Amino acid sequence: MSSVLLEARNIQKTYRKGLLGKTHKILDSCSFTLQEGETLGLCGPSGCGKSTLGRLLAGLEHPDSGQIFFHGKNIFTADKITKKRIRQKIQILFQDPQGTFHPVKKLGTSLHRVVDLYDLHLSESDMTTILSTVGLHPEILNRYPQEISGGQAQRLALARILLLKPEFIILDEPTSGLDISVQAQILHLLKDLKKKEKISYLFISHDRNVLSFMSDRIVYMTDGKLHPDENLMQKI
Ligand SMILES: Nc1ncnc2c1ncn2[C@@H]1O[C@H](COP(=O)(O)OP(=O)(O)OP(=O)(O)O)[C@@H](O)[C@H]1O
Repeated sequence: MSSVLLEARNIQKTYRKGLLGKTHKILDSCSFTLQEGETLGLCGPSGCGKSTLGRLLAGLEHPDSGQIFFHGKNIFTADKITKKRIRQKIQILFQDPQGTFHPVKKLGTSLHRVVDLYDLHLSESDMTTILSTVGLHPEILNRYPQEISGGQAQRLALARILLLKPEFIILDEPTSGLDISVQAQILHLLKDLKKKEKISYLFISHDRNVLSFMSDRIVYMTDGKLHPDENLMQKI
């Protein structure tokens, strides 16, 4: 029987346009739960707040109010050690990861940086195994970000996440910038990983076919809230 991995309760998030500009409520009493091993698909019109929700779940930004629980622990108010562990277990994969690698350092440096950040003990053979899981040869670690393709960058960003043994990954339009065959390879890779490693996903996408292929359940965001109603899918 699966159990709840993550719960978001009544999340509110407002942005201000400029220092003195008007406030704009993006998320309004946004709530949902995610089971262990589940993939929740998230769609909704451009600018409705999908990526904002993703960043909040990843702990990159704070909500104005509301709580996010991971294994029952509040991700914002937990003690320092628990927070660091949660930060390790919840990861986010962006649409264009190339910019997340250090521009003038070899890619290996960017990968080893997360290993150091979380004090992980990882041998070279562990690194090779993870790279091979995402279909890459260790030679890529000697290259610079501008020397790899979009598909390779996405695989490498995924490898960097896998080094951390994540339990939950927010996939924010992870294949939108890729051509169709590379897109299919990455989607299959993500599905395989989910099965093997029992990872849960929040999959953000505008693409209905991709969402149906990847998700156990799909929710639609509108007016800052999530709606499970399948009819709303017609609006994508
Ligand atoms: N740091 C910020 N400061 C001010 N406004 C922001 C900030 N980040 C996002 N916004 C605004 O919040 C709204 C929601 O943005 P968000 O990127 O979450 O939407 P989205 O649903 O992911 O859009 P898309 O589907 O186009 O990627 C937008 O109006 C955006 O301009």
